[in-house]
Amino acid sequence: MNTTMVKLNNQQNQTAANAESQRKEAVYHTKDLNLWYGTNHALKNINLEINEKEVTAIIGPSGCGKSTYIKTLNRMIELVPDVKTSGEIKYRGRNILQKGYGVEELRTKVGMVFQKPNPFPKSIFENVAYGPKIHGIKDKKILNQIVEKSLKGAAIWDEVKDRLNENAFGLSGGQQQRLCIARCLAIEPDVILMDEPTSALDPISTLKVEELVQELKKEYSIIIVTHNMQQAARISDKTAFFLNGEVIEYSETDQIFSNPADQRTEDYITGRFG
Ligand SMILES: Nc1ncnc2c1ncn2[C@@H]1O[C@H](COP(=O)(O)OP(=O)(O)OP(=O)(O)O)[C@@H](O)[C@H]1O
Repeated sequence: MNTTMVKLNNQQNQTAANAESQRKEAVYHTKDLNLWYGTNHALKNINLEINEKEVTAIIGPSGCGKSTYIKTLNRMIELVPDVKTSGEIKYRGRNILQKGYGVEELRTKVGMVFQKPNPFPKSIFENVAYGPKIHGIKDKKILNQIVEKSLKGAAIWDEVKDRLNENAFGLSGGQQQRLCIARCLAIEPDVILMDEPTSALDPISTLKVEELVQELKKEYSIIIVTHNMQQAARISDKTAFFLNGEVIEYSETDQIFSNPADQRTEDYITGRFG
């Protein structure tokens, strides 16, 4: 296939996935997004529509812009000095990159789970109650309810219900990650961003987090960066393949893994590079 045909195919493919998305409610609509770290052009003309109540996987080789992209979705990217962006990211219809958009409000709607579990050096209870307390909830009974509901939602309640006052660092890595997911649920987010959430976990903890993601998508929109292609194939509805800061292909996950439109996607998912 020559370059023009590949480009056309990519456009058709992105358009097809975006058209499919239009039938559902979009949670994010990224339009012509470009991002530079100084002079490094890290994201190039990203156009992606992401649906609510689905799992969207972002895959691609190291350094292709996956983490950068999901960090734009809650504007965490602003913490890096000398970052410039152009284009639009609409969250629920409003451009979050526009001056005056309230980032605090955005972060109450968009939670994030990182590669390494990062509980606070506090009790299990306080880890989960922290966000609601910051948002002004002081009533102990309500806090108890939120903590129980969030820990149940993150499928860790049974393992910790008798040790809520113990330090979170006493939990295993997999439990700490589910605690971090519970901490995220406690603020009742709309979207959960996950940046390689299982890469530091053993296979059994990984499976638990994957099962949890499947459960959570009934209520939340989940965007997950993963290096693990089997994981993307197992748990996501749509997959975006990034390469050198571009979206090469964005489609239904089944389509991407069974019949990719672009040779580069095929090469990546069959392990020829990356
Ligand atoms: N804080 C930063 N400052 C400057 N450049 C950065 C920064 N973070 C990332 N980059 C650059 O932006 C590009 C994309 O990086 P990014 O971390 O988004 O890729 P990635 O696909 O998530 O990689 P990995 O899979 O290795 O985590 C790379 O060229 C990287 O060197």
